Amino acid sequence: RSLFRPIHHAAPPSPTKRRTKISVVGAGNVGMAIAQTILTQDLADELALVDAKPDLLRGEMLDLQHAAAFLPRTRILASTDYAVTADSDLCIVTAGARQVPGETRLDLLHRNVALFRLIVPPLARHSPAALLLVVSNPVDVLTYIAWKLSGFPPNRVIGSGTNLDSSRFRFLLADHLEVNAQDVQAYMVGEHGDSSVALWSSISVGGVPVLGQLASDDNKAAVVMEQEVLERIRKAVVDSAYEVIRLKGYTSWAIGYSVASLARSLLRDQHRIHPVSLLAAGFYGIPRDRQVFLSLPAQIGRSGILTVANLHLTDEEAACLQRSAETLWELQQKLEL
Ligand SMILES: NC(=O)c1ccc[n+]([C@@H]2O[C@H](COP(=O)([O-])OP(=O)(O)OC[C@H]3O[C@@H](n4cnc5c(N)ncnc54)[C@H](O)[C@@H]3O)[C@@H](O)[C@H]2O)c1
Ligand SMILES: O=C1N[C@](c2ccsc2)(c2cccc(Nc3ccc(F)cc3)n2)CC(O)=C1Sc1ccccc1Cl
Repeated sequence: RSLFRPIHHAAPPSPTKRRTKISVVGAGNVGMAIAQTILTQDLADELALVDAKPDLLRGEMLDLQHAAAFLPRTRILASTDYAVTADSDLCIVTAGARQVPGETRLDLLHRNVALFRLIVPPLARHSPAALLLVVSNPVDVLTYIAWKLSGFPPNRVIGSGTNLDSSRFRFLLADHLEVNAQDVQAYMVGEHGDSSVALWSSISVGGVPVLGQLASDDNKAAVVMEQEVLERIRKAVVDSAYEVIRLKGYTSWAIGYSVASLARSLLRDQHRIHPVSLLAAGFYGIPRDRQVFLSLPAQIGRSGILTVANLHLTDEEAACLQRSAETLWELQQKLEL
């Protein structure tokens, strides 16, 4: 007998209410940080975990299920079989081989392309209408690979790109300016990682542009100082990634929160602007035949990439983007898909 009696013959739950399902492939440091944040922020009705290690997978699933008393009700599933991801609204791919010391990025890329051949086709088959969000590195090329292997339209295949780079940039700027990082708007664009490009003109705090505010035009020394400060902060974005790896061996919390913020904007159709890796051919002087994924500030929502920001780039910024596009294009030519 039920422990609780209905107050009256309640109508069955509406069959049309859309349950939101997120699948996370890769139950490692990044995947579980993302999963934990999805649960805490109540972003899904169902969360499916996939990994190649069955014991790790079951252990992580049970450990998350045991937190149910403290979390919004979410059905948590896990399997090495991709059928568990069926009818997902969003599939987040964090699975990947780790870069081993001395390994070239091309070698790592080849290993991760081989993994993506095993991961992306079943994901796409089980969830043909899903959004794909790639986090695995090298994220820009792997997002291109996921696009090609999925057969999805490019608006539904997104890479986390410079979303993490930009969040570190915002933290460092906020720390320097002694303001809240949520009030700092600043974008890094282009290739994720060492070669990302800081859009100086995009930096504003509470709507006030920073460039020129740290120094007045008629004070050349202050202008030079300002440029030195901003360049130091841009360099610290890269150095901080290496420092975290040196200290704890991986990164998880910042990427977890940054990917969860993308998931919220996508699934709650927020139309918010995020720097994400998207099919950049035709933008900012990148030739239309260069099918490469690079990060640009884009509006995202339930159908994925909605619009791309029409930025006023300096010649140098545009040249950096075009150089990155050529680098990625040449790398992609070396891959047999
Ligand atoms: N884009 C970014 O900003 C960013 C930031 C941090 C990490 N990363 C990347 O995220 C990826 C994951 O990092 P991590 O620290 O979680 O690594 P990890 O080794 O802890 O986790 C990777 C997981 O993938 C699983 N896996 C491997 N092959 C698989 C397959 N065929 N199917 C399903 N699962 C499989 C492994 O079993 C492992 O559990 C790496 O590529 C890393 O470089 C990207
Ligand atoms: O915070 C990180 N951690 C990683 C990491 C996580 C687990 S092991 C390494 C990291 C940290 C430092 C370097 C680095 N290099 C790298 C480049 C290409 C690859 F395919 C794989 C790794 N990767 C993965 C990664 O992309 C990041 S963001 C990042 C990296 C370098 C420069 C700037 C940023 Cl914002």
